[in-house]
Parts: sequence; C-alpha cells; structure tokens
Amino acid sequence: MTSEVVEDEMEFYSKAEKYWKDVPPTVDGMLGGYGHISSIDINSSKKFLLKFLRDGPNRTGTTCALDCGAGIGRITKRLLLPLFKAVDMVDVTEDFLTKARTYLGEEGRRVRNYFCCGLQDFSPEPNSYDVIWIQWVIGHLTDDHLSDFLKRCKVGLRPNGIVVIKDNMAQEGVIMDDVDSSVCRDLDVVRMIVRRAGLNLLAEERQENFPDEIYHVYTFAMR
Ligand SMILES: C[S@@+](CC[C@H](N)C(=O)[O-])C[C@H]1O[C@@H](n2cnc3c(N)ncnc32)[C@H](O)[C@@H]1O
Repeated sequence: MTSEVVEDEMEFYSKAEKYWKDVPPTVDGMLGGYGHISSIDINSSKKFLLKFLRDGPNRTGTTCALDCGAGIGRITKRLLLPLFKAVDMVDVTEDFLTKARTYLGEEGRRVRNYFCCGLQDFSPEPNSYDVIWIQWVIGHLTDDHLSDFLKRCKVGLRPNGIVVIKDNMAQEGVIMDDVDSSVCRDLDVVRMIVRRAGLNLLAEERQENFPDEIYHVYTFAMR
C-alpha cells in the first residue's frame, strides 16, 4: 500500500514534478536511459491492442484514444496515431507536451487536445474514448488516487472501450523510488486497485524480451 511508503503526499507529487522538469524531452528521457527498448515495447503493445480492435462483434472502436502520462508522445506517435482517428494526450510536464507538437510531425495534427494536468486531478470527458492507455505512470499516483482515476476512466470509455495499464511490477510489496518519487507495486496490489475501481480484467500479459536487470513489465486490459 502506498500509505505505508508515502509519508508526505504533497511532497510525493511535487518531487515527481520537479524530477520530470529536469528530464530531457527525448525518447531516452521518457524511458530513463532505455530508449533502445522503445521498439520492442511498441511492437508488443500493438500486438496486444490489435486483438481488441480486430476480434469479434464486440470489438473496440478506433475513433479516439487517450494517452495518459504521455510525455513527448512516444506512444501516441507510434502506437495510437497509426490506429486511431484522433488522440488526446495528458501529462503533468508542460515542456513534454510542447515538445510533442514538433516530435509528432504531420500526423500530430490529429492530436485533438494536449491536457497539462496531473492524472490525480484529471477527469476524462464521459463516453469519449475507445482506448485509454496508461503506461509507465501509475507509480506516480497514490493507491487512492489511482483507483479514483481508474473509476473516472471507466466513465470516459465509449461502448466496448478498454483501459490499458502497462507498467513495472515489483516481485513483492510496494517499493519506493526516492529519485523520481514513484512507487512500484506487485501484481496483486495492482489487481486489487483495478478491482476496487470497479473494472474487470480482460487480459494480462508479461512483456517479453526486455533487459534482465529491469522490473518485470505487465500489460492489463480492463473495462
Ligand atoms: C516514464 S515517463 C513515460 C512517458 C510515456 N508514458 C512513455 O511510455 O513514453 C513518465 C511520464 O509521466 C509523467 N507524469 C509524472 N507524474 C505524473 C502525474 N501525476 N500525472 C500525469 N503525468 C505524470 C511525466 O511527466 C512523464 O512524462
């Protein structure tokens, strides 16, 4: 539980904001020096997502996606814009969203909104998104804020829409990172928060072919 490792909530958020302000607006910056794994990440995400966009009568639509903790738009550029008619981005770091306007190139014209906001304060417009993608950012929210944010995401989904979380998972418990002011939770804790938010898990997959020294990364689809 984050209540056991986060002593001062205000400081937890302000320290993270300060950390990201000093990070260069590059793919390598987004991935903490692991820019070289970006293609493996995106290719696996595409395979995972296409199962929902292609399969069966209840398939997920392709009108609009929301990229949460989007940074400069690494995922928007290579995963979401190629699959959705429009994309919205939300991130707490203004400079990243400014960089996104050039980084995304011509196709970036289909980014409808750049929301500069912490996810703990953000409410997706109801009934608006086919896919809400939340990658490598849940550790910046406390348990209560994450579960409340997921509840609001559920309201933001269009019919047959899905929320996707892709993130680091600890082997056991909740581990604090004092450098970027984030936590890493184990699988059971994340599953519990998802359940508490009233979402049902549809799929869960471990990312393959990532370097051995980093946390295990899992992708969850839910609605
Ligand atoms: C590890 S980067 C990941 C960026 C992107 N999701 C990707 O995979 O390329 C974390 C991002 O989360 C953003 N962030 C940190 N705390 C946040 C918060 N409370 N709300 C929204 N975004 C936050 C940072 O500004 C940064 O862009």
